[in-house]
Amino acid sequence: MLNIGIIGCGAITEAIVRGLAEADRLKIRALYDRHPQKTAYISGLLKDPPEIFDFEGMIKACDLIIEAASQGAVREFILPALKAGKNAMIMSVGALADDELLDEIKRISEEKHCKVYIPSGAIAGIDGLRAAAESKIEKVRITTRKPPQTLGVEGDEALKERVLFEGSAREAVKRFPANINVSLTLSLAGIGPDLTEVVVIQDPMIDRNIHEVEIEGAFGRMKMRFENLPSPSNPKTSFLAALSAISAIKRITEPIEIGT
Ligand SMILES: NC(=O)C1=CN([C@@H]2O[C@H](COP(=O)(O)OP(=O)(O)OC[C@H]3O[C@@H](n4cnc5c(N)ncnc54)[C@H](O)[C@@H]3O)[C@@H](O)[C@H]2O)C=CC1
Ligand SMILES: O=C([O-])CC(=O)C(=O)O
Repeated sequence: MLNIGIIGCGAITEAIVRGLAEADRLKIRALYDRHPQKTAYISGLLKDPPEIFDFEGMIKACDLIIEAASQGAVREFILPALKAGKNAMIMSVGALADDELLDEIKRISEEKHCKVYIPSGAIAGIDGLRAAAESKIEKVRITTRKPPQTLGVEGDEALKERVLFEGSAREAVKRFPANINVSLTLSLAGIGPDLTEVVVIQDPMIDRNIHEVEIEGAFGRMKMRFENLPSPSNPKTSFLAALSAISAIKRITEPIEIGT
């Protein structure tokens, strides 16, 4: 039985809780959010609600700590979880643009024999990118289009299509901490946050989060396009990101592992 604790009770956690309702071999034992009403809401969705709502209790009772909160929560909770010898899953991957934090996570995981899982999130094709990275990669680029409001643009400024950002993944996740975590996932699987190119476009004509990923290297060329429906309670977050977390959790507990 995998005992799970989740930090952050927002859109992704709501989907996780609903998606794992019938899953065997695992149990959501603890939830924590800085807003107790959010914790209460998610807890209320569970048939067998957890009894633990604080991080200390979570660390004691759980084998896997899932961060689905914010970049800050990665340092605040994932480091202590790993120090306590627990496995972890990170959704706010942008936090790992901080080399010092990433090195610390790697060092502690190795020391404590823990594993850190990073789901593919709102995109796919990470398997192909990882394979391609076994040889030379010349280019990884993600072009993301989202409705202006999800990128914090309101009023007249929101009426037209506009490139808001063009630069490295390292800079992109600082500028948009809750919108382009996927660029850091690509960076970790590929050529790093300084060489991974990001373009962010506000597009008033769309109601989906669109990601286009282009990869070129010794293997040839890959092009992928995702037209993701938003999560019902957080339009910034694609529903696919939550589904990816559910699938990654099930993969840990299921006896047969499919795909690389
Ligand atoms: N890896 C990926 O592909 C994707 C990652 N994300 C990221 O995953 C994270 C969760 O996403 P959503 O569920 O949509 O967010 P959300 O905004 O719906 O929910 C986040 C919850 O975490 C809580 N929270 C934030 N910081 C906290 C802290 N330090 N301590 C305790 N509680 C805290 C908030 O109160 C909120 O209830 C976000 O950082 C988001 O940017 C989102 C989409 C795709
Ligand atoms: O959900 C998405 O489409 C992408 C996203 O917000 C992120 O990577 O942070």
